[in-house]
Amino acid sequence: MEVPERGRRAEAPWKKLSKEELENQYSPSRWVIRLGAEEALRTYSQIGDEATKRARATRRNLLHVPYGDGEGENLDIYFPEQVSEASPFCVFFHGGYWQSGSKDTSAFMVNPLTAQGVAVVIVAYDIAPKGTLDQMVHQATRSIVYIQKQYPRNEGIYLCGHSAGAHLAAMMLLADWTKHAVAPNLRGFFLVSGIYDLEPIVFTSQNGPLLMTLEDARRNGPQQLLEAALTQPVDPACHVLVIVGQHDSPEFSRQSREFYQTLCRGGWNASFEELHDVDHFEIIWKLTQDDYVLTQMILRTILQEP
Ligand SMILES: Nc1ccccc1C(=O)C[C@H](N)C(=O)O
Repeated sequence: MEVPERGRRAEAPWKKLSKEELENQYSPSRWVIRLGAEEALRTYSQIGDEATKRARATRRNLLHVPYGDGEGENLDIYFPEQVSEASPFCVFFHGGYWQSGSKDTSAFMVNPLTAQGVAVVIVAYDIAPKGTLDQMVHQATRSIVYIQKQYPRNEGIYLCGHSAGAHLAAMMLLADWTKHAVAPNLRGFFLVSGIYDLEPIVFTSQNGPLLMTLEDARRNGPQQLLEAALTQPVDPACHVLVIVGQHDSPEFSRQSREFYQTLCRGGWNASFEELHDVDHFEIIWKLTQDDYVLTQMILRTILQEP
């Protein structure tokens, strides 16, 4: 495999893996420990579906709000009880390898967060094969610009993403907001079990619907972009939490650690957490619970409690 080296990085460890092992490392459902692979994926959708139904039934909301002209460019907003234009906003990008998942089954954290005064936005984007990586990144950018324009008095916009959604959220660290009419009031990032280097994905079956070339992968790789970036963090107070599950695969774990280290080298206010005893799916579906460690971490950051 002829892939030129970049910057200071030594040979990427994933390049030493066999095709089978690479496939294995990038198949999150093969690493779950309490359920079978199929059952874990089913439970994840089911909990997401139930959480969304509950959120829609119990919280004031605006559903399917367009942030662009495209059919798939819309989002759901869930409000805290005391509706206020000045709430903090937590904007969530769902996972599913950029080819599955939907805003309509991803309102995991809505009830616990809105109960504490945080508005939650769940963003839809055009998954593959309809959308390309470039389009999804552009849609993520526009969804955030929309929230800032609509709620200019917000007390901060916090981005949260899971898996492929953490990739989209991480790309926002590198977005050029000067191309848009407003700069969003970004105060924090919660990057959960994410993928930051897309190159290995090109060599797995996950690339079937994505049709990513190595060039696409590099252009949309926050790891590569951050390594090459000369830009400084816009706001030093903006906190970036990189979070991975104890039972995520070693490759997912390595990606999170390396991205965190690159953030630190770039002067970002970053921290890293490996969450005890959770897998790739539990790590996000447990956000339906008020007392879950990650729910508490997100709330402490947004509410600026020590
Ligand atoms: N549905 C998901 C939702 C979130 C994150 C990953 C997935 C996956 O499907 C991953 C992959 N297809 C797997 O079987 O592990």
